[in-house]
Amino acid sequence: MKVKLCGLRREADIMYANRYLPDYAGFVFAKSPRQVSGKQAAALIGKLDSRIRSVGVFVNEPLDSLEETARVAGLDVLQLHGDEDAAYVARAKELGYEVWKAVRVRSGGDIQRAQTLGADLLLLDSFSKEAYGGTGKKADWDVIARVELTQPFFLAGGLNSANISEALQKVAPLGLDISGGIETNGFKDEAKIREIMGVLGRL
Ligand SMILES: O=C(O)c1ccccc1N[C@@H]1O[C@H](COP(=O)(O)O)[C@@H](O)[C@H]1O
Repeated sequence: MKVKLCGLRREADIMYANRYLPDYAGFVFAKSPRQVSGKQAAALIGKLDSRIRSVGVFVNEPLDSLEETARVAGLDVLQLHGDEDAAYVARAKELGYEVWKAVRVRSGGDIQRAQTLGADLLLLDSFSKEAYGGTGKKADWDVIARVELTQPFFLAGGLNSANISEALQKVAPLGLDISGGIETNGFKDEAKIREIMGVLGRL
């Protein structure tokens, strides 16, 4: 099971990542309490263990600024978490990055449509009217389980150490993406990261 820890923004968060070695570390460039700039991300990624791949989270970012931020920060993967279409995904791939497309799942049709966008991987998240992501709200695992997915996907949305085992009984993702579930009072919490990695047998 692959693991992405998302929303890293402090040196302490990088220390935790280097200690527990998730496969991916996520940096949020969209408007969010977790938002970092390209330069801040570059400094953090510079301290990240080289075995961990860096993922940039973007929401409807103009392509030129996507390119600039990805270059400055030194990202490996672009996670598109907004309303980006197939043409946008194609342009992002032309920049030479692996591209993930987030789907805010309301129905099986949302997932089917996302499978036509040409992304390398889908990230299935919960739907919220208030925000594009990072809401801590659980995705509808029953809807996801009913869809025949032909593409690799990560499960996201409100995952924590108490619910990931149930999630994995219902859905069979390639990986899990966790942000709010490893925070206390808005900051990454080492004990929660350790607990999740323990449940996943990664200690
Ligand atoms: O984390 C954010 O603030 C964020 C903002 C805008 C778009 C996506 C964001 N994060 C992504 O949201 C999901 C789920 O997060 P959570 O575990 O429910 O808190 C995850 O894919 C993050 O990468």
